[in-house]
Amino acid sequence: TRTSRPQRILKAVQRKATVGDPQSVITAIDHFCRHREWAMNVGDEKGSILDSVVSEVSPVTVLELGTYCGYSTVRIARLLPPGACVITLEFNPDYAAIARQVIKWSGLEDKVQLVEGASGDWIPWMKEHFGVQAFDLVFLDHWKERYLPDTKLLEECGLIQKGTVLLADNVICPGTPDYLEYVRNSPRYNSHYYRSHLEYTKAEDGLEKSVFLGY
Ligand SMILES: Cc1ncnc2c1ncn2[C@@H]1O[C@H](/C=C/CNC(=O)c2cc(-c3ccc(F)cc3)cc(O)c2O)[C@@H](O)[C@H]1O
Ligand SMILES: [Mg+2]
Repeated sequence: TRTSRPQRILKAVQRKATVGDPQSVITAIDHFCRHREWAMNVGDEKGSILDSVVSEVSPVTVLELGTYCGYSTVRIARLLPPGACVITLEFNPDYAAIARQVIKWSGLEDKVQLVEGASGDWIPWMKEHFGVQAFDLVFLDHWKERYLPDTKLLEECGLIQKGTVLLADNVICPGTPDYLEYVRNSPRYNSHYYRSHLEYTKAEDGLEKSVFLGY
Protein backbone atom coordinates (compact mmCIF):
# COMPACT_ATOMS: atom_id res chain seq x y z
CA THR A 1 0.00 0.00 0.00
CA ARG A 2 1.15 3.56 -0.72
CA THR A 3 1.07 4.75 2.91
CA SER A 4 2.54 3.00 5.93
CA ARG A 5 0.50 1.88 8.94
CA PRO A 6 2.03 4.62 11.14
CA GLN A 7 1.08 7.19 8.47
CA ARG A 8 -2.53 5.90 8.54
CA ILE A 9 -2.51 6.15 12.34
CA LEU A 10 -1.33 9.77 12.12
CA LYS A 11 -4.09 10.50 9.59
CA ALA A 12 -6.67 9.08 12.01
CA VAL A 13 -5.32 11.40 14.73
CA GLN A 14 -5.42 14.44 12.42
CA ARG A 15 -8.98 13.56 11.36
CA LYS A 16 -10.49 12.62 14.70
CA ALA A 17 -8.46 14.20 17.53
CA THR A 18 -8.44 17.77 18.80
CA VAL A 19 -5.10 19.62 18.82
CA GLY A 20 -3.89 20.01 22.40
CA ASP A 21 -6.18 17.29 23.75
CA PRO A 22 -4.09 14.20 24.60
CA GLN A 23 -7.10 12.06 25.53
CA SER A 24 -8.68 12.63 22.10
CA VAL A 25 -5.39 11.51 20.48
CA ILE A 26 -5.40 8.32 22.56
CA THR A 27 -9.08 7.69 21.79
CA ALA A 28 -8.56 8.26 18.05
CA ILE A 29 -5.66 5.78 17.87
CA ASP A 30 -7.48 3.16 19.94
CA HIS A 31 -10.62 3.49 17.77
CA PHE A 32 -8.61 3.22 14.54
CA CYS A 33 -6.62 0.19 15.77
CA ARG A 34 -9.66 -1.59 17.15
CA HIS A 35 -12.02 -0.98 14.20
CA ARG A 36 -9.81 -0.34 11.18
CA GLU A 37 -6.28 -1.73 11.51
CA TRP A 38 -4.51 -3.46 14.40
CA ALA A 39 -1.21 -1.89 15.48
CA MET A 40 1.25 -2.62 18.29
CA ASN A 41 0.32 0.25 20.62
CA VAL A 42 0.06 -0.74 24.27
CA GLY A 43 -3.67 -0.03 23.82
CA ASP A 44 -6.50 1.01 26.12
CA GLU A 45 -6.66 -1.98 28.48
CA LYS A 46 -2.93 -2.28 29.25
CA GLY A 47 -2.78 1.52 28.87
CA SER A 48 -5.02 1.92 31.92
CA ILE A 49 -2.56 -0.19 33.92
CA LEU A 50 0.31 1.96 32.57
CA ASP A 51 -1.64 5.06 33.67
CA SER A 52 -2.08 3.70 37.20
CA VAL A 53 1.61 2.86 37.54
CA VAL A 54 2.64 6.34 36.24
CA SER A 55 0.22 7.99 38.68
CA GLU A 56 1.48 5.83 41.57
CA VAL A 57 5.18 6.50 40.81
CA SER A 58 4.60 10.19 39.84
CA PRO A 59 8.00 10.18 38.15
CA VAL A 60 10.16 13.20 37.39
CA THR A 61 12.21 11.41 34.70
CA VAL A 62 10.82 8.59 32.59
CA LEU A 63 12.64 6.53 29.95
CA GLU A 64 10.56 4.84 27.23
CA LEU A 65 12.26 2.26 25.01
CA GLY A 66 10.48 2.03 21.66
CA THR A 67 8.36 5.05 20.72
CA TYR A 68 6.68 3.59 17.59
CA CYS A 69 3.84 6.09 16.89
CA GLY A 70 4.03 7.80 20.27
CA TYR A 71 0.79 6.35 21.71
CA SER A 72 2.30 5.34 25.06
CA THR A 73 4.50 8.43 25.06
CA VAL A 74 1.31 10.55 25.03
CA ARG A 75 -0.30 8.32 27.70
CA ILE A 76 2.70 8.83 29.99
CA ALA A 77 3.38 12.52 29.25
CA ARG A 78 -0.25 13.57 29.83
CA LEU A 79 0.04 12.38 33.45
CA LEU A 80 3.35 14.10 34.23
CA PRO A 81 3.45 17.19 36.48
CA PRO A 82 5.19 20.39 35.28
CA GLY A 83 8.97 19.93 35.16
CA ALA A 84 8.76 16.17 34.64
CA CYS A 85 9.61 14.64 31.27
CA VAL A 86 9.78 11.42 29.30
CA ILE A 87 12.83 10.59 27.17
CA THR A 88 11.75 8.16 24.45
CA LEU A 89 14.14 6.24 22.20
CA GLU A 90 13.22 5.21 18.64
CA PHE A 91 15.69 3.97 16.03
CA ASN A 92 13.37 3.93 13.00
CA PRO A 93 13.41 7.46 11.49
CA ASP A 94 10.04 7.00 9.77
CA TYR A 95 8.36 5.97 13.02
CA ALA A 96 10.15 8.80 14.87
CA ALA A 97 8.82 11.34 12.35
CA ILE A 98 5.25 10.10 12.81
CA ALA A 99 5.60 10.02 16.61
CA ARG A 100 6.84 13.63 16.68
CA GLN A 101 3.67 14.71 14.87
CA VAL A 102 1.40 12.64 17.14
CA ILE A 103 3.11 14.10 20.24
CA LYS A 104 2.85 17.61 18.78
CA TRP A 105 -0.86 17.14 18.00
CA SER A 106 -1.42 16.17 21.64
CA GLY A 107 0.30 19.40 22.77
CA LEU A 108 2.79 17.54 24.98
CA GLU A 109 6.06 18.29 23.16
CA ASP A 110 7.39 20.23 26.18
CA LYS A 111 7.24 17.06 28.30
CA VAL A 112 8.79 14.75 25.71
CA GLN A 113 12.36 14.31 24.45
CA LEU A 114 12.25 11.97 21.44
CA VAL A 115 15.74 10.67 20.64
CA GLU A 116 16.36 8.96 17.31
CA GLY A 117 18.75 6.07 17.81
CA ALA A 118 19.27 2.61 19.25
CA SER A 119 18.78 2.11 22.98
CA GLY A 120 22.15 0.37 23.33
CA ASP A 121 23.95 3.34 21.79
CA TRP A 122 22.11 6.05 23.75
CA ILE A 123 21.75 4.60 27.27
CA PRO A 124 25.48 5.10 28.07
CA TRP A 125 25.12 8.80 27.19
CA MET A 126 21.96 9.55 29.22
CA LYS A 127 23.76 11.04 32.24
CA GLU A 128 26.18 13.17 30.26
CA HIS A 129 23.82 14.27 27.49
CA PHE A 130 20.54 14.75 29.38
CA GLY A 131 21.80 15.32 32.93
CA VAL A 132 19.77 12.36 34.15
CA GLN A 133 20.80 11.07 37.58
CA ALA A 134 18.61 7.96 37.55
CA PHE A 135 15.24 7.13 36.00
CA ASP A 136 12.17 6.98 38.24
CA LEU A 137 10.29 4.89 35.68
CA VAL A 138 11.38 2.88 32.61
CA PHE A 139 8.72 1.64 30.15
CA LEU A 140 10.07 -1.21 28.00
CA ASP A 141 8.19 -1.73 24.74
CA HIS A 142 10.86 -2.15 22.04
CA TRP A 143 12.36 -5.34 20.51
CA LYS A 144 11.60 -8.05 23.08
CA GLU A 145 15.08 -9.57 23.00
CA ARG A 146 16.52 -6.16 23.95
CA TYR A 147 14.63 -5.93 27.28
CA LEU A 148 17.21 -7.91 29.27
CA PRO A 149 20.44 -6.54 27.75
CA ASP A 150 19.14 -2.97 28.05
CA THR A 151 18.10 -3.52 31.68
CA LYS A 152 21.60 -4.78 32.48
CA LEU A 153 23.08 -1.80 30.60
CA LEU A 154 20.88 0.62 32.57
CA GLU A 155 22.11 -1.02 35.80
CA GLU A 156 25.75 -0.80 34.71
CA CYS A 157 25.31 2.90 33.83
CA GLY A 158 23.84 3.66 37.25
CA LEU A 159 20.56 4.77 35.68
CA ILE A 160 18.55 2.33 37.80
CA GLN A 161 18.70 3.16 41.50
CA LYS A 162 16.77 2.11 44.65
CA GLY A 163 13.09 2.69 43.93
CA THR A 164 13.35 2.82 40.13
CA VAL A 165 10.31 1.10 38.59
CA LEU A 166 10.63 -0.97 35.39
CA LEU A 167 7.35 -1.58 33.55
CA ALA A 168 7.58 -4.05 30.67
CA ASP A 169 4.95 -4.59 27.98
CA ASN A 170 4.31 -7.95 26.23
CA VAL A 171 5.84 -10.23 28.82
CA ILE A 172 3.42 -12.97 27.62
CA CYS A 173 2.71 -12.05 23.99
CA PRO A 174 5.07 -11.96 22.09
CA GLY A 175 6.84 -12.77 25.38
CA THR A 176 10.13 -11.86 27.01
CA PRO A 177 11.13 -15.07 28.82
CA ASP A 178 14.76 -14.24 29.62
CA TYR A 179 13.78 -10.78 30.99
CA LEU A 180 10.96 -12.25 33.10
CA GLU A 181 13.23 -14.93 34.54
CA TYR A 182 15.81 -12.26 35.42
CA VAL A 183 13.55 -9.76 37.21
CA ARG A 184 11.48 -12.48 38.95
CA ASN A 185 14.52 -14.39 40.27
CA SER A 186 16.81 -11.47 41.08
CA PRO A 187 16.97 -10.61 44.82
CA ARG A 188 17.38 -7.00 43.72
CA TYR A 189 13.90 -6.66 42.17
CA ASN A 190 10.39 -6.92 43.56
CA SER A 191 8.22 -7.99 40.62
CA HIS A 192 4.47 -8.05 40.01
CA TYR A 193 2.56 -9.32 36.97
CA TYR A 194 -0.51 -7.34 35.84
CA ARG A 195 -2.58 -9.78 33.81
CA SER A 196 -4.34 -8.21 30.84
CA HIS A 197 -4.89 -8.77 27.11
CA LEU A 198 -2.91 -8.15 23.96
CA GLU A 199 -3.96 -4.75 22.66
CA TYR A 200 -7.34 -4.78 20.84
CA THR A 201 -7.64 -8.61 21.16
CA LYS A 202 -8.81 -11.34 23.56
CA ALA A 203 -5.38 -12.99 23.71
CA GLU A 204 -3.62 -12.99 27.06
CA ASP A 205 -0.79 -10.55 27.64
CA GLY A 206 0.33 -8.46 30.57
CA LEU A 207 2.72 -5.96 32.09
CA GLU A 208 5.47 -6.81 34.56
CA LYS A 209 6.29 -4.15 37.13
CA SER A 210 9.69 -4.55 38.80
CA VAL A 211 10.91 -2.25 41.57
CA PHE A 212 14.66 -2.06 42.07
CA LEU A 213 15.52 -2.64 45.74
CA GLY A 214 19.07 -1.30 45.63
CA TYR A 215 22.39 -3.12 45.87
C1 LIG B 1 16.98 -1.36 20.23
C2 LIG B 1 16.01 -0.32 19.87
N1 LIG B 1 16.28 0.98 20.05
C3 LIG B 1 15.36 1.91 19.72
N2 LIG B 1 14.15 1.63 19.18
C4 LIG B 1 13.87 0.34 18.98
C5 LIG B 1 14.76 -0.68 19.32
N3 LIG B 1 14.19 -1.87 19.02
C6 LIG B 1 12.98 -1.60 18.51
N4 LIG B 1 12.78 -0.27 18.48
C7 LIG B 1 11.56 0.42 18.03
O1 LIG B 1 10.55 0.08 18.98
C8 LIG B 1 9.38 -0.38 18.30
C9 LIG B 1 9.37 -1.87 18.35
C10 LIG B 1 8.52 -2.52 19.12
C11 LIG B 1 8.51 -4.01 19.14
N5 LIG B 1 7.20 -4.42 19.64
C12 LIG B 1 6.67 -5.56 19.26
O2 LIG B 1 7.28 -6.33 18.51
C13 LIG B 1 5.29 -5.86 19.70
C14 LIG B 1 4.62 -6.91 19.07
C15 LIG B 1 3.32 -7.24 19.43
C16 LIG B 1 2.64 -8.35 18.75
C17 LIG B 1 1.88 -9.27 19.46
C18 LIG B 1 1.24 -10.33 18.82
C19 LIG B 1 1.35 -10.47 17.45
F1 LIG B 1 0.72 -11.47 16.82
C20 LIG B 1 2.10 -9.55 16.72
C21 LIG B 1 2.74 -8.50 17.36
C22 LIG B 1 2.64 -6.52 20.41
C23 LIG B 1 3.33 -5.46 21.05
O3 LIG B 1 2.71 -4.73 22.02
C24 LIG B 1 4.64 -5.14 20.71
O4 LIG B 1 5.26 -4.12 21.40
C25 LIG B 1 9.52 0.11 16.88
O5 LIG B 1 9.09 1.43 16.79
C26 LIG B 1 11.03 -0.02 16.69
O6 LIG B 1 11.50 0.80 15.65
MG1 LIG C 1 4.11 -3.60 23.16
